[in-house]
Amino acid sequence: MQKTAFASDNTSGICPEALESFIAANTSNVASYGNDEWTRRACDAIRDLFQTDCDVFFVFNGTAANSLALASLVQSYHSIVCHKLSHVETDECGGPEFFSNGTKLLLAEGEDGKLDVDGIARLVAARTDIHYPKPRAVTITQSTEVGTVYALEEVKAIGAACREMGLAFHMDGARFANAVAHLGVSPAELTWKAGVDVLSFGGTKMGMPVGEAVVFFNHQLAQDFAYRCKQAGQLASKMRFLAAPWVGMLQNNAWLTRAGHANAMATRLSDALAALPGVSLMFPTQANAVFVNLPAHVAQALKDKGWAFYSFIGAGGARFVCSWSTTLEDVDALVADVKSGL
Ligand SMILES: Cc1ncc(COP(=O)(O)O)c(C=O)c1O
Ligand SMILES: C[C@H](O)[C@H](N)C(=O)O
Repeated sequence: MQKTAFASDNTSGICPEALESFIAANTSNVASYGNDEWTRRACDAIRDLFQTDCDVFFVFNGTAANSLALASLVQSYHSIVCHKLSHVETDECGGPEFFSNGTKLLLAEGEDGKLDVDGIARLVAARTDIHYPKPRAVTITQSTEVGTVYALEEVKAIGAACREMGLAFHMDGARFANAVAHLGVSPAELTWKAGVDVLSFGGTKMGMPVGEAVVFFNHQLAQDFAYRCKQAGQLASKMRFLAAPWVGMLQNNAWLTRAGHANAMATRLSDALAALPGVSLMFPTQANAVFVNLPAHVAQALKDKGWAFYSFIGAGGARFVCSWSTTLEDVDALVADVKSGL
């Protein structure tokens, strides 16, 4: 029983479809820095998935994907609207500010970890004088840091508001697959057709060994992005090994099937925990993360038994994250240990 199973989806191993492609890419010598067949295939697979001729770049992790994507949307004298619980604010060690040479993050409230149009508009209108960094972009996380999902209509409304206010629109899709699995809409509908300019498309949490895709739906914003990646140390010389798992995950729809499994395990866990006395859900469980308020002695007892989980995200609750590799036995073992601690 792996007691790290629920600490994060990034504690999972490599899912079979990703590993199979990774190994298949391990042939003899091929061109480096993305000039190989696997990288071409992966980029084409992403273009097919989104049904548009988007620009695709692979980087090592989500912090780089977000920081560099955001830096490509703004100048140093601009600001970026994000949720106060967003990863770009709480867990990227100032990456977005650093890589944009000083752009300011403007923190907005919002129910269930989500931005809304009114909150964005209030922040954008709050200061329009020369002494304050001009708002130039909005970033949302889909699915969010607290396991909720923006409805398609919510994304469209934010996209329309961004266009009206002259703001670029970024989506942190570290768990984009989980959002698509929950909503049952197409990737195209949930991104560029809703007004998203650039997506950080998470591969790591999906089941890949490493790697995220930065997907530009706005060609103009993608100009020179390759240089930004190189300067940031994000241009892999053996790019084929970042790219090949994408081929494996996107063919036969494994990316979505695996995300659907993670969501189903989270729902099972959420339902079981919510039924226990003294345990309450902090947010609706809509993707692959469950946030609960646990009695302090129960949380401590879990830690004493070796369970690893975060308690600093989402207003201090206990977070349990499911992944492609979460099993029914994992869920039932955690629930049993929570129950025995009550
Ligand atoms: C919402 C969100 N965005 C981005 C990331 C990327 O983080 P990392 O740099 O750890 O890959 C994470 C990490 O888990 C995350 O939860
Ligand atoms: C919180 C940590 O930074 C990581 N993004 C995770 O979700 O586990």
